[in-house]
Amino acid sequence: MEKLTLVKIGGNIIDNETALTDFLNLFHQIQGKKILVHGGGKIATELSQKLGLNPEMVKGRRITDAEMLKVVTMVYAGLTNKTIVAKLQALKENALGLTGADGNVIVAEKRPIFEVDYGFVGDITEENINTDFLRDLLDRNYLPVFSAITHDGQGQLFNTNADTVASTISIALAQFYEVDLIYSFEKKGVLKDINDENSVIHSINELNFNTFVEEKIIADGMIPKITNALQAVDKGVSKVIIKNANDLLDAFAGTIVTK
Ligand SMILES: Nc1ncnc2c1ncn2[C@@H]1O[C@H](COP(=O)(O)OP(=O)(O)O)[C@@H](O)[C@H]1O
Ligand SMILES: CC(=O)N[C@@H](CCC(=O)OP(=O)(O)O)C(=O)O
Repeated sequence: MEKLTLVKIGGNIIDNETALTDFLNLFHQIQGKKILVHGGGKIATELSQKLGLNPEMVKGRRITDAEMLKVVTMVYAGLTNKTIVAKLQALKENALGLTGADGNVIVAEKRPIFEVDYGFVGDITEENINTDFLRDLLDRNYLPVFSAITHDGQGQLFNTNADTVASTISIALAQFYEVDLIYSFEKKGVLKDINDENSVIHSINELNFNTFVEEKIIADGMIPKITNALQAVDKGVSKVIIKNANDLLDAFAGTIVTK
């Protein structure tokens, strides 16, 4: 099977012009078919505070009311996505910015209300990824660049965790390509001690993940990231790695997620 590399880049890198440029230069060097998914949570949090809103995250996901949905759509699908697309175009990559609504590529459902009502947060599954459209783009040498905005097909936009967008697209495409999924962010990997960059946990599986969560070693946005990573390895994605954006091309860096 042909190889496909899907990279997710986190909000703390995108928020930093130099870090973003350095990352994109490395990403440009990855050979073969590739897809980029980006976050932007940090920028959305800062802008929403400036606008007088009260951003709130629960278990790594944003409570998204109607006003917050406007902000995240402007930040993720607008400024962030177009900045990245323009920078990739400058590297002669034929980047094409997408939300789930464009080409009907990702259809979401409102996250069900259990303990928490997340508002306009959309859950997605691999069955609702338009793989025909994506394969067509890849065959035409476009580089799809996804923001974390999806839709329900009835005119409603949703905010979807960017790590979930990355894993769900990877799973959907795993029947057509040998997919490597790389979560790149500002730390060296999943850390045993969040303040010690030399404490990288080299391998995570379901068993030690649950223990690390109980011990509060893994917390916040790292919980949905690893939950998504575990789903990806379980559903046919060849390799899943969580690593520093500077180490993108280093095959030995970071935390590998296994069954
Ligand atoms: N054990 C851990 N190792 C590394 N990061 C962790 C850990 N536990 C919690 N985190 C937090 O998870 C964050 C990454 O998740 P998230 O905020 O969603 O970022 P991203 O934008 O990269 O997806 C890190 O910035 C860190 O603050
Ligand atoms: C529902 C939900 O939580 N959506 C995320 C989407 C952006 C994101 O995931 O950004 P990072 O990868 O930079 O964290 C949010 O609004 O923060």
